[in-house]
Amino acid sequence: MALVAGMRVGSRVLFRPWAWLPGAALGRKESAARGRVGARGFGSQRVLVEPDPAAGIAVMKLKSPPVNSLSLELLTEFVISLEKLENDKTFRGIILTSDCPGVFSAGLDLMEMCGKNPAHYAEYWKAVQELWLRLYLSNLVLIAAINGACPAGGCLISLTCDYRVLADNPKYVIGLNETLLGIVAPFWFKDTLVNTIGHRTSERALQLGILFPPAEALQVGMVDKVVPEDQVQSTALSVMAQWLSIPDHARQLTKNMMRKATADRLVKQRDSDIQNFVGFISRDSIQKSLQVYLGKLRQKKG
Ligand SMILES: CC/C=C\C/C=C\CCC/C=C/CC(=O)SCCNC(=O)CCNC(=O)[C@H](O)C(C)(C)COP(=O)(O)OP(=O)(O)OC[C@H]1O[C@@H](n2cnc3c(N)ncnc32)[C@H](O)[C@@H]1OP(=O)(O)O
Repeated sequence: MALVAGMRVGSRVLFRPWAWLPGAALGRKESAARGRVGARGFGSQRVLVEPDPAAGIAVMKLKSPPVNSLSLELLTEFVISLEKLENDKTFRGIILTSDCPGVFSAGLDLMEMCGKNPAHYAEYWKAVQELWLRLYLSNLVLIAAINGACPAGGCLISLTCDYRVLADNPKYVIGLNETLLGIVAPFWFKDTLVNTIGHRTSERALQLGILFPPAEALQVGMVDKVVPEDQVQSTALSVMAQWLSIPDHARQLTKNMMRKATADRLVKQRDSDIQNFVGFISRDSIQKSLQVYLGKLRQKKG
């Protein structure tokens, strides 16, 4: 069975994020995802969407306490919410932020990558790929309002956005710290970082697993603006206004021109990337490293 849940229409591949959900739910989820968003807002248990149709934007808040780790459920709900906004012509931009105090997202959910079977790892990785592709190639303007710590997969999500505003708090570090866990950021994580901060800075940041505090994140170009915590949202809104002043078609074609080759690299090898992940994460040595890391996270409290 093909692992890629996509359908080709002309030259465009339409991804169906729910295609990997358990069978019975498919029809209902699909029809729900096709509906218009309107002004009332919608959301799910883990993704809150606050639409402002008059402004053509929506604020999307991740709310999977305590740390917005990217569980399969959160990934699924995230993609469905994105799809809804993408399909509604009212919306031209999304501000992506967190509803969990002090954390934007703790990245991939370590529990999804520990002690599970290969089929689970494959399903999980496919969902991670899906979210990245959706975000990276989104036609909407995406602004990350980073109001908390932003390691690994959390950083990756912010890097798919068109602009990043980070709250000025020394605890709000950002970066791809995979090596600190004894794991390796896949090529498309690396490509996303290189496209943002350049090759040499990425090489150092990735090998050392650097989590940059705000001033350094700004200096290396990991974020575009650092502002006091209480100004993150208002800054994101004014940046959004600037981006929306550009005609959509010209901006979208330019974004696609800049990003398509990077996305295509994954699209062309999704299945082998899944197999690589499953093989890598199933290794005893990797499982042990992740368990040790989880243990350290838990010990930190006690
Ligand atoms: C050849 C190669 C081929 C293929 C390779 C393929 C793939 C491998 C690469 C896979 C990529 C992975 C990318 C990732 O995203 S991995 C996740 C990395 N994340 C982190 O390192 C962040 C860890 N968390 C923290 O640093 C802190 O929690 C944080 C700063 C975010 C918040 O700190 P705070 O003090 O507010 O909270 P904590 O007390 O630490 O945490 C609360 C509880 O949440 C649990 N937790 C935290 N993070 C995670 C997580 N990512 N997944 C699951 N659970 C998490 C933490 O353990 C606490 O739990 P309890 O103790 O309350 O049970």
